[in-house]
Amino acid sequence: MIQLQDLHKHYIVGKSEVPALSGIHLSIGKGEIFGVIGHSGAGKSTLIRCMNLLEQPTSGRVIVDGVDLTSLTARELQEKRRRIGMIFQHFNLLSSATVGENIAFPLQLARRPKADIERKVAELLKLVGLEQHRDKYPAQLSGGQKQRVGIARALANDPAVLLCDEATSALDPQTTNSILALLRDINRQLGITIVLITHEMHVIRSICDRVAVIDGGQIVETGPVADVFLRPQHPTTKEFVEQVADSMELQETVAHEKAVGDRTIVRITFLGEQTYQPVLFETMMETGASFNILQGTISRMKDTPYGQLVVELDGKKEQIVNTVTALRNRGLEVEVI
Ligand SMILES: Nc1ncnc2c1ncn2[C@@H]1O[C@H](COP(=O)(O)OP(=O)(O)OP(=O)(O)O)[C@@H](O)[C@H]1O
Repeated sequence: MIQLQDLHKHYIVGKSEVPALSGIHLSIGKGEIFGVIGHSGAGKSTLIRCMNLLEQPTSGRVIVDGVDLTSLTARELQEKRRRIGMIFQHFNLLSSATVGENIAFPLQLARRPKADIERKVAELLKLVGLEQHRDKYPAQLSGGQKQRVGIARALANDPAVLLCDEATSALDPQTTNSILALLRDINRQLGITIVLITHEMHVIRSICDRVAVIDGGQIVETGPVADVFLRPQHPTTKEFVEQVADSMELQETVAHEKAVGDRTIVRITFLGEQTYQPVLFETMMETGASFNILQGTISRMKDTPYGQLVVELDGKKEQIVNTVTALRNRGLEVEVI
């Protein structure tokens, strides 16, 4: 659905060039939820704004649905952009227009008949759960409700792609989750390809199928979310994964246990059905080692359940080595920490 080929972008500031993107290659499939994660200044906003040419790349190609956007005339680009919706961190709503008018705006620009606009606005209000708020102004809404208006407006012209520029960064955790759930429903119901940028691994883990990690204007790692989560390669990816992995309490416990003596502490990650099976207990029965749970969590990676247990293994050296091998042979990720 979206291909970025050797994309470069630098900004001109005075007489100097500020590099923002350096040789980006990305391919995003139809119907995917694709996340791009990076620290501040890594180039995320520039990247997503290049996907609808809000930002003109310095060189490279941006192909959306088979069309190279960089080759279009201004008029053709305007037409094509109707098929690419976008939502923003600070919502960008018209403050002097009601919720209904904000959603109707792109339909009016597309010169749709009045009856069509009425019908579509009602449909979109229902989709985002704001039927009761049609005549309110943005100032009368909460952050989450404003973002719902932003989403409805972005969907007005039935786009094939929805770009989300830090769409939940201004929201509290609970509201973030409700907006992410809405995006996931929209992706399922309407089959829209969603690209989102964020600096929060939690967002990636909740709804994305694949993720790219951007650092210094380059993609340093990309892959299915579960792979990147379980086997992060690049130091920046590892940092992001740690954001959602270990609590301070765990780090303190591990440090304390290690200080007390020569302890083997492992982090075991379960994915999918294994999450609910007594794999650990069965393995210990085989090897004769025993374990002491230091921390455990069960969560979800989009639709896949996953669990992490941090345990201290106890037994003879050979039993411990056998246990780690046996767990790995059962397909579990085991990291000795
Ligand atoms: N309009 C601009 N003029 C000059 N430099 C810019 C401009 N916009 C971005 N930059 C620079 O380009 C680089 C990438 O910026 P970008 O905003 O894309 O990063 P980001 O990952 O989205 O960061 P943040 O999360 O802080 O928004 C940074 O060095 C930034 O200072």
